[in-house]
Amino acid sequence: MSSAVALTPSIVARAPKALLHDHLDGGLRPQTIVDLAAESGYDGLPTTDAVELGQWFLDSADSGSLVRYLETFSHTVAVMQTREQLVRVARECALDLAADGVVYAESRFAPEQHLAGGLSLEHVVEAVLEGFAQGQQEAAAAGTPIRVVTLLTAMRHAARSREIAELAVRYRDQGVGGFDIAGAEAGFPPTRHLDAFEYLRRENAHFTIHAGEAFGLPSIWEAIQWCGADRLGHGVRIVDDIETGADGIPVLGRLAAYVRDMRIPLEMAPSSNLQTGAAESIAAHPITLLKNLRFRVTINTDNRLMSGTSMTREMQLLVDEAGWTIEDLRWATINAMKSAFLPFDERLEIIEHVVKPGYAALGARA
Ligand SMILES: O=c1[nH]cnc2c1ncn2[C@@H]1O[C@H](CO)[C@@H](O)[C@H]1O
Ligand SMILES: [Zn+2]
Repeated sequence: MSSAVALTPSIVARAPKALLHDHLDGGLRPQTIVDLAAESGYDGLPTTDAVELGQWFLDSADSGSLVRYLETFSHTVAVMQTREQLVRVARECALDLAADGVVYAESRFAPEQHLAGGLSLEHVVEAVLEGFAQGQQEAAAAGTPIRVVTLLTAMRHAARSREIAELAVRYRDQGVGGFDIAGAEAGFPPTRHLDAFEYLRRENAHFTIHAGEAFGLPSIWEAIQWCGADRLGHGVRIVDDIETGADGIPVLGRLAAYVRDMRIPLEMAPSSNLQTGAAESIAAHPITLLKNLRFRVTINTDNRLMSGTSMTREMQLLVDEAGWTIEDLRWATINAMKSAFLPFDERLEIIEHVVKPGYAALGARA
């Protein structure tokens, strides 16, 4: 269906956005990294010029390998080790997302990576929550209100997932919405962390799992059928279970059918997938096929710094290179809100009072 609305960058910029998959340590402003490195005496940066540093992250993350992509995080994590640093980074994250038109965001990070300065896991979480509270207050005062929820990530190569899951449950009424595992996927299947996932299910808590990014269907299958993930981080390789029949009609295998039937949300991040080699181009990115097949697709940034991106940019790329309409953007935004780790009534409130009126004002058909 073609849309009546011509999607210029200014319209996409104004559209309300919901973001489920954004890493706090993958979204720092280059200037902030430079400042924090100077203040703390971290001398490992490849350059102290903010513009060059932004470009360095982009180039280094563009390797075609998830493992090399992840190496760039050593610099951001290095300058997120004190309470002040964490507050600043979280505050700026909320402000940057709000300025990008994001009205609801889930921001994730791994508390276990922020202990080198002597903070406890609890102190780390509290500093990030404080930064998000400040950022949300300032964004509201500036007329761009945003709701930010924090997800706690455990690193899949490490062995602290049960502890981090307990931390997520402990802070669930103070702004933590759920749990995630991230890091190198090959060799670290989600079932390594079954104990954490079983604990979370017993606690009626929410979690998502990075799966089907650098590794294929077995990882997605384990994440859903063994671990019980509510959502999939990326999940892009689910297309390996979809074949195009002789008549050109896509045929879903049992796992793909299950994911679609159960409305399992896919947290897809097109630019990130190009960098890690999980997809070849925006035009050919599986997100458009999956949208057309009505999977519960959502659009995400993953790491704004490493991909030099924003929600506006990801959406505009899909419009320009894969033919997405404003109705498609509205649909993906409502999908994200329906899939948010937020109580049902609060999700509805944002859908009915923010997302739908926002898209209607831009001329989108309901
Ligand atoms: O796309 C991704 N796939 C897997 N792991 C990731 C991705 N992006 C970031 N991280 C990992 O998650 C940690 C906590 O935020 C980051 O430090 C990074 O190692
Ligand atoms: Zn991610």
